[in-house]
Amino acid sequence: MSDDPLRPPSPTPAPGRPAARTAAVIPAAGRGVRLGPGAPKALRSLGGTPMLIHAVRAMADSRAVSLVVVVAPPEGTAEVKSLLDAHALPERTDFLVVPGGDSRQASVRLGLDALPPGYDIVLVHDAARPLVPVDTVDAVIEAVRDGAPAVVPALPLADTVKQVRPAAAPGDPEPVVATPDRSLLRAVQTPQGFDRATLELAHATVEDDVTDDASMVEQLGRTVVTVPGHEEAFKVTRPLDLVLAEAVLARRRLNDGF
Ligand SMILES: Nc1ccn([C@@H]2O[C@H](COP(=O)(O)OP(=O)(O)OP(=O)(O)O)[C@@H](O)[C@H]2O)c(=O)n1
Ligand SMILES: C[C@](O)(CO)[C@H](O)COP(=O)(O)O
Repeated sequence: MSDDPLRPPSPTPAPGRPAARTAAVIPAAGRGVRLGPGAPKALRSLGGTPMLIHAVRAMADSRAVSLVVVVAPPEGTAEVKSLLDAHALPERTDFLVVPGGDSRQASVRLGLDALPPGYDIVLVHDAARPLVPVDTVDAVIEAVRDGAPAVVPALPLADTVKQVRPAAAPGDPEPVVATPDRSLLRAVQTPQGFDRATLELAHATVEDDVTDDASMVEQLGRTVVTVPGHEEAFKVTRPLDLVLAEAVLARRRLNDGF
């Protein structure tokens, strides 16, 4: 899978342009409260392998990614290091493990702080999106290489979305105040890709709590662009997502003949 000799190097730099080196930061320090009791979400099994290892492979499968920084649960850094040692991963990729923080944003910042010089493109990818296809990863990198300071994989919405006013009291109905035009809304995924200087500036400047890195870049007034997302890049958040992830993995294994 990861070192398929038939797969062309990906993505290829434009002629005459040296390839910028790309690193991936994987925030994996969340507890997974919405998934229910158990080990930290990134360490839970998906098809017999920790979810984090799937996410690490998804990044390392892109030949453009030469460093993966895993931001681990603070009490789990030793366990994460042993997991990385125990699983077959591409030899061309280097790995670093650092302890995470109290929020996703804090964990990403700690991962960025650990990045050595020499990597000009940074992907930020949730450990909780273990099944993102490599083509999506490569499309994000390609768009950053083409000059976008920030890139997000995005999908149109399948549901109609309502904006509500908070309920007056717990248990009361939430009044609907608007129905935004769905054709202009997108659900965004990871990996999100950045020109490193832009992402570092965003993390050094923006103090608001946000749910993704691209919104910090938006707050700087810089352009964020989309590339097509993929339905298999969904986030494992609730128990039903894990059922779907197991099914997607089983289908892949069947298609790959093992
Ligand atoms: N303090 C935190 C919180 C989240 N994350 C990571 O951010 C990604 C997206 O977060 P989410 O899916 O919300 O994970 P959890 O925070 O673990 O989920 P929950 O809110 O249900 O506890 C995950 O890979 C998670 O490990 C992190 O590195 N550090
Ligand atoms: C970054 C993200 O996965 C993009 O959709 C999402 O915002 C993470 O949100 P969470 O609440 O931390 O799961």
